[in-house]
Amino acid sequence: MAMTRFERLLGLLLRAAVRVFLAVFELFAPQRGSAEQPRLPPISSPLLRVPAIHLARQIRRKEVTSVEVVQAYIDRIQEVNPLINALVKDRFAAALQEAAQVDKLIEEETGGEDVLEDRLPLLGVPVTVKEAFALQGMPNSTGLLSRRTVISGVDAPSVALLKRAGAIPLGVTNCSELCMWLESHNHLYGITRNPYNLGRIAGGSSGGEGSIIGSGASVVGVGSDIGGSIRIPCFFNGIFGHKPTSGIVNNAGQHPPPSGQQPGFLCTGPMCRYAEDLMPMLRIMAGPAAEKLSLSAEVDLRNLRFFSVPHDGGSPLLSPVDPQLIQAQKKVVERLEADLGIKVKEVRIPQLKYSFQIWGAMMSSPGKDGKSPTTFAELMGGGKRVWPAWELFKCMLGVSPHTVAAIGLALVEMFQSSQPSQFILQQKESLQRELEELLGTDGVLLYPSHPQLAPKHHQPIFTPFNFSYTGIFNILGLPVTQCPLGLSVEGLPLGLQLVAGKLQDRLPLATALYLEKAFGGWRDPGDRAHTAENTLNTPKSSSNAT
Ligand SMILES: CCCCCCCC/C=C\CCCCCCCC(N)=O
Repeated sequence: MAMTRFERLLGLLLRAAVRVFLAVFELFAPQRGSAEQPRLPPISSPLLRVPAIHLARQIRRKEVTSVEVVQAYIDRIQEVNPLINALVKDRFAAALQEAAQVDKLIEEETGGEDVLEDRLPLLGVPVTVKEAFALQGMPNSTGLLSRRTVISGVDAPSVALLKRAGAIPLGVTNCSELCMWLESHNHLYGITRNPYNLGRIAGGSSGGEGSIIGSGASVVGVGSDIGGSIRIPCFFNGIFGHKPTSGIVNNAGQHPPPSGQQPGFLCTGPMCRYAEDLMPMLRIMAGPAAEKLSLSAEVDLRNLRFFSVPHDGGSPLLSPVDPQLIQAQKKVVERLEADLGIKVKEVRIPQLKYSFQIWGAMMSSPGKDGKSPTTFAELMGGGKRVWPAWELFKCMLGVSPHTVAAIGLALVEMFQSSQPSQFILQQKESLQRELEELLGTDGVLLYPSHPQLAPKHHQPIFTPFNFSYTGIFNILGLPVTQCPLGLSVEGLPLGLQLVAGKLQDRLPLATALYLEKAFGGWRDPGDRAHTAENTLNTPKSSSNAT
């Protein structure tokens, strides 16, 4: 399915227009580059370098107390949060009290370590939660000024399961307005910054989680993803994230609630600094549904079939994939082939070029009951539709309660048809068939997490469609793990998506564990040695150079 001349011309024109906009943006951007940005201090406490499941074991064995672990995380949050603005409401006093109760319980437990591990696998371990989820006693505004007084009375089911496993929430983290943008910015809490470069975005919509975990101030967290909101911030902040197979983790208790066909696309999942924590987090968050995933079945990577797709085939709406990301993906292919003695097959999937159109069409389609999804303008108005043009006018005067991105989305929505074109539906069906056949029960696909490295603040306004690299897998319902792959020349995280067939979540999770060993996984953003190391062997980005 080669591109027509018209599509090629359209692509050239669009890219030229984006370049002009970006050049103007560069001139006026408040952040002039990494040299002027303050940097995060390096991590000093060794407790902050331990995966959650090992922390839990050390706490159970009384090698460390839960109070010590929780205090170490509180100290780190207090050190970095003024720089990154990721945690928007804390519950430190309650967390320390809960940690003291955990230490007492362990002191008094007579059944032995195994009993505690079975019943309370995360006992005493701190977690953070995206503010869009209900966490009892914490705000649940999803960045909407009009919801600033909403306080959760109960926990969302996924949060309740983590608490029941013994985890101790430290507070809630920032997100984009109504969870529908690539940057975590709203007029209630402000803008969240990237720990690797404060002038760059932390991603969205779970950007507060990405940034707090990436900066070493949380070890595991809860995110949600309907277009990439777990994977994009995990990629930009150099951590691991898993979007489970659709329907596995309960999505209830988050705002906004999905409508139309969206419940089938929204996924709740774990965001983690260490690959080892992904599977236990998923097992806990999925509850009884985890059984469908056979997570305990052993995975031998040598028996898997790997495929590599280097880009989406050239949609004119999206940025080309950054050369450093292409090179990182090639290195993964080389390592897999050398270490496992397998052949990774490079494939081209032409339908991926229509990822944005497919995502947009499916997100606005009516549900099985024939009802159309709630419009974004209605969600912005808390049930009463806002008028986007009026909000835009207010925004120009600096008096709108909404962000430019949210207003832009509401404007675009006005021109979107609720009847998707037959051509796009056919592309979706054939893509679904092709990928399911390709991946079966033993295939893993390598695909870029995003075409660009973490952009400067507000830049996604010029490149809004780039999220389609992640969004397409929400529509297809496939499990995807975002895996960090070290840092770029500029010191920004590199990464990759690992995609598998439905219910085969254990395959990308096992591959992420291997890649963490091979490529070093998460890096401390305060440790400058990493950047120097990377400068020696990686070409500079074309699209993101500062
Ligand atoms: C200010 C310009 C706005 C232009 C809007 C162009 C349309 C782009 C459409 C959708 C962007 C949605 C981004 C979704 C990011 C992740 C969402 C999620 N919760 O998973």
